[in-house]
Amino acid sequence: MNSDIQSNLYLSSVEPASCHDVTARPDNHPWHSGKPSHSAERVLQINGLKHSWNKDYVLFEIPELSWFKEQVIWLKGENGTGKSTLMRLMAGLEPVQQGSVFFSDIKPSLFRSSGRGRVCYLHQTPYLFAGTVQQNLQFVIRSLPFARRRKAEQRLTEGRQMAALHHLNDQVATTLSGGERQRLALLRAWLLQPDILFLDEPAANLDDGSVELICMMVKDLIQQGTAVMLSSHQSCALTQLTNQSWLLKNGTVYAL
Ligand SMILES: Nc1ncnc2c1ncn2[C@@H]1O[C@H](COP(=O)(O)OP(=O)(O)OP(=O)(O)O)[C@@H](O)[C@H]1O
Repeated sequence: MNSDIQSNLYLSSVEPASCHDVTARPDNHPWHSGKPSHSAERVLQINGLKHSWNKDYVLFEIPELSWFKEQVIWLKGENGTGKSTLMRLMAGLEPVQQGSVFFSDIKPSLFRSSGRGRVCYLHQTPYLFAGTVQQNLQFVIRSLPFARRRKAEQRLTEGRQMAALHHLNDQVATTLSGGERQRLALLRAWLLQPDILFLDEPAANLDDGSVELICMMVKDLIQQGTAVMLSSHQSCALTQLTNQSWLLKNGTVYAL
């Protein structure tokens, strides 16, 4: 898989381990993560994460932040505050400059080297492989370990209906409309059933009908156990699936 593909559909094979040593933080700290409970399974842990694109300006600095399994997160923030950068860092698509990002006890950078996987990042303008819709879907199914491939194949017909792509099977994927592309990208993720799904502005430029379809697939993934984080500028059906907000502001993250 080349780096372009990885940057839009990133897979790993490592199963995140559960973690129970939750440390309570004072409520007035900007990084306080809301409602940790001692029984909560942690998806991800950030410590001392600092990122700069140039040496004169720190984009953000996050002392400590936890994401727990029961939290479906809406990442908010004004244009340019670093939402995409943060998601890409969490997905292991950007190198960590300072601090750490752990999926429980495993660094995302180790996910990459271990190949096929469990973490998926979808960009707002998803990369589609050359070829038809069907070939795009088959490519993803073939990327799965053998044991999971059969199940994905069984889900294909249902998925195509759910994404309203059943009539576009033989169409060249690069000729799809914006909404159809987004639905195809999400259908690929739906077939993969990742442990963690990052959706970067999934509703951008979509009409209400497409948002509803995407919403249905994301809801289904959440019910199947996928931990989901999405960024979105506006409130929509998708953001209604979330139960925790992280606000990127003044160069740090506030868990609301
Ligand atoms: N690869 C890069 N090299 C240099 N600067 C970058 C790079 N990627 C992003 N930036 C800069 O970092 C800042 C944050 O960008 P990012 O895309 O993460 O913000 P965002 O909150 O997702 O924005 P938007 O809401 O507009 O999508 C911007 O000023 C952007 O120009």
